[in-house]
Amino acid sequence: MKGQVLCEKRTASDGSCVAVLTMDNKPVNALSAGVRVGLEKQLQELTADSSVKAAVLSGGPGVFCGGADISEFATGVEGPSLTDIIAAIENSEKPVVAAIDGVSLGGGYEVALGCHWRLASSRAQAGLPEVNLGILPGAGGTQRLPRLIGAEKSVDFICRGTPMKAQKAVQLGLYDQLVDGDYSSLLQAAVEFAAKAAGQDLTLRRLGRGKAKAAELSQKRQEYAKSRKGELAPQAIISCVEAAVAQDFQDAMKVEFSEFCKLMVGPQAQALQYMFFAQRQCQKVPGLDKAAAPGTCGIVGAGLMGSGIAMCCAENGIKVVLLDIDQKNLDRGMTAIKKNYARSVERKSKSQAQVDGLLASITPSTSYDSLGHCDIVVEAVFENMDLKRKIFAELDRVCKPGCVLASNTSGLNIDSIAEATKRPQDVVGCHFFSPANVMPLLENVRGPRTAPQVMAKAMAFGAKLKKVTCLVGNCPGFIANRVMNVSGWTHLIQGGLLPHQIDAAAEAFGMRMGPTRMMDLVGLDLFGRERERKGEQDDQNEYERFQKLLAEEVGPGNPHGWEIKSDWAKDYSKQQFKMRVSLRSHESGNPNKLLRGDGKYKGVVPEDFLGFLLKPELPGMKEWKDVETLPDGFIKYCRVKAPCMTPRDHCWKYTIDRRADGSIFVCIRTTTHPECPEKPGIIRAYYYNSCVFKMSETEEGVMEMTEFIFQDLKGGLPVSLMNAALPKGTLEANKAEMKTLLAKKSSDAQTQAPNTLPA
Ligand SMILES: C[C@H](O)CC(=O)SCCNC(=O)CCNC(=O)[C@H](O)C(C)(C)COP(=O)(O)OP(=O)(O)OC[C@H]1O[C@@H](n2cnc3c(N)ncnc32)[C@H](O)[C@@H]1OP(=O)(O)O
Repeated sequence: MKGQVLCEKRTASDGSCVAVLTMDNKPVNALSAGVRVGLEKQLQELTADSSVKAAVLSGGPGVFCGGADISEFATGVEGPSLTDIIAAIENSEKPVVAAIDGVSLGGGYEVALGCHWRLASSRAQAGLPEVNLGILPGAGGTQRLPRLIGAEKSVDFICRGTPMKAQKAVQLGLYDQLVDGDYSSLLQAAVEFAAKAAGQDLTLRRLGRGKAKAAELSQKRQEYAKSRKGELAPQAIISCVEAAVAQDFQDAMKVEFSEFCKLMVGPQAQALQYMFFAQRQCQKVPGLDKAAAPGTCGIVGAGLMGSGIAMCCAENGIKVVLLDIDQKNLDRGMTAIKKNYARSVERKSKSQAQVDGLLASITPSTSYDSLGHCDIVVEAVFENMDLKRKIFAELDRVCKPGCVLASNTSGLNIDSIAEATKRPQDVVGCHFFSPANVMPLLENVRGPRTAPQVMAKAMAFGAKLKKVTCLVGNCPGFIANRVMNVSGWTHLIQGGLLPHQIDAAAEAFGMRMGPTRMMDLVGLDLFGRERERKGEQDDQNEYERFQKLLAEEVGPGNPHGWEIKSDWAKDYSKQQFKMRVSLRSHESGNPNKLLRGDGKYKGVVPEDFLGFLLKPELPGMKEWKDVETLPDGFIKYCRVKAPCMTPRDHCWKYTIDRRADGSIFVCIRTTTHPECPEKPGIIRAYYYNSCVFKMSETEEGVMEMTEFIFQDLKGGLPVSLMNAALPKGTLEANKAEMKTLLAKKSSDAQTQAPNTLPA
């Protein structure tokens, strides 16, 4: 059984005995069964031991408690329930004071809410982040908090799920008192506090009673339906807080329990909890030793990406040299950074003194020689191989030995870039996502010649920047953009739909940014252009040809494609575009019946996304393999090549299950590109299970998508959520299948769908 609770008796200055109970379950004192059993036992002893007058509950120095043990959710929770333990703390006749150093999150903060007082050090943080796991605070958090700080503030705190630092938390009433100094000062203060509280009437300190003050929450429902689009948990949280206002504690707790259970068994919670562990897993790379994070970072190019990376470094304690050989570009980049920070001061998210410190850590420069002392240099110019190679030759000249030479490319070949230097072992890719100071994902690309210690430093760089850092192989588009590409949106456009219609449907599902807008932002012409330059473009490949067409339509040959493309993004419903693209589709003999089969589109509806994926008669979908059906005719499992990537790249798997309620769960997985993902964690998190969605059958027998979960519900990443239930060994099985597929590559190519685009 994981975890325990230690007990030490201390004597306060008035001579009374106080029990100090310390949760002990490294690294974050999660409330695993051992901790719950320990708490239950210590509370019984507290009641029984008449020599003890009061108790302090702590988690030791640095962390109070990271909440319920999330790994238990999948395996089943055994032992005493957290709700009962919190009730026992609250109902204790002897005062229990929480001494909080470090994070108190989820169930951890709910335990603190059960205590009669909450004392915190300046390092403490309070949070109810369950919403990020697709659930809600299910141990009384949705009930005690509204009774403490009011319903409206509680809804915001719980639905945002963002932890709050100690000082603000005291202002909001989440903690009672801030204690200066380190953990031992906090503990000492808590012991004294508890001793003084002994014998007091604790009735008013118990939050589990009565109702919360009345509040009108319908506005909040709308607000969170918009800001956390598609997510079930925020609405369930609001229902619980409404119950806190309308019902007595015990009845309202029943509502919380019922809402918690509904969420817990749902696909969103399963997917988000899977993602929690997958994100952490993908940062651990077998075979790489731990490396020190760089202290100084050079950045070449002061454009949108360069200035974003500079801010990100500065905010995480890395000194920056921001280089642009064009003084005007450099000034523009620095101005953008200053404006961004000025806004932060306006919004009060940073103080002027903090901003001054951040700006002081960014040194603008126009000379390559100023990069000589940097531990890592990230080149962040636009995607042009010749330019990148020139820059890397220059970096080779000026950078100190051992400096990591990184390219922020979203798809170019790292090995070709490395060739421009005499130290290809020092070259990696660091693919940031725009805006680089906001987006959580970083793809670190290992070239064939990158040395392990260099890769380790790049991973440490990502960790220092607090990014979800994935190690990926060197192949076109790496992982995130490849996932984006196979989402099939080009097929919809070829079918006669307009980009904004596709985005509207995707965004209605909860994607922060629809696939066409996203791809536009990344650069429609990016991958095709480089492959074309190298003579590698596959004219037989429908996807590549269509990318080329789009690039021609929206930003031909424009090196700063961003502006033109963003114009297009704003105005892409224009008739001209529609005509050109549809005309070309018709001319090419595209049957224009991709989705409905009648050639008419009344607007895109969610199931269109599924439609094109699941209809075997569609172009590019001719190669369904290993179809296994359920007795009722639904597909249980099949394997099919991706419709829009080269045959050697992908094969897709669908697992479709019918649930007891009649809904169908579909999990799409792609197998790996032979060169691409490097480890299962990454594949599972970002690539393997592209999306999870739920379909129901309408009365007319039409399949309708009722839920669709993208990872970018939150971050706007061009990747999707994954299914929680990925059986062990799936990866190996798929690799074996991929091998077979590759062996049959040439014969497969002959049976590909005919080209549908004009040359
Ligand atoms: C009934 C209740 O209402 C339900 C709940 O309480 S649900 C849980 C709510 N709590 C949370 O969501 C907090 C989740 N944890 C975190 O945010 C962060 O881990 C943290 C801020 C506590 C610490 O962050 P950081 O120091 O960067 O360490 P991090 O790498 O994230 O975690 C360290 C290890 O603890 C594990 N861990 C963290 N929180 C955990 C939790 N609640 N349960 C199980 N394991 C947890 C991580 O998986 C990781 O394990 P690994 O080393 O094997 O990969």
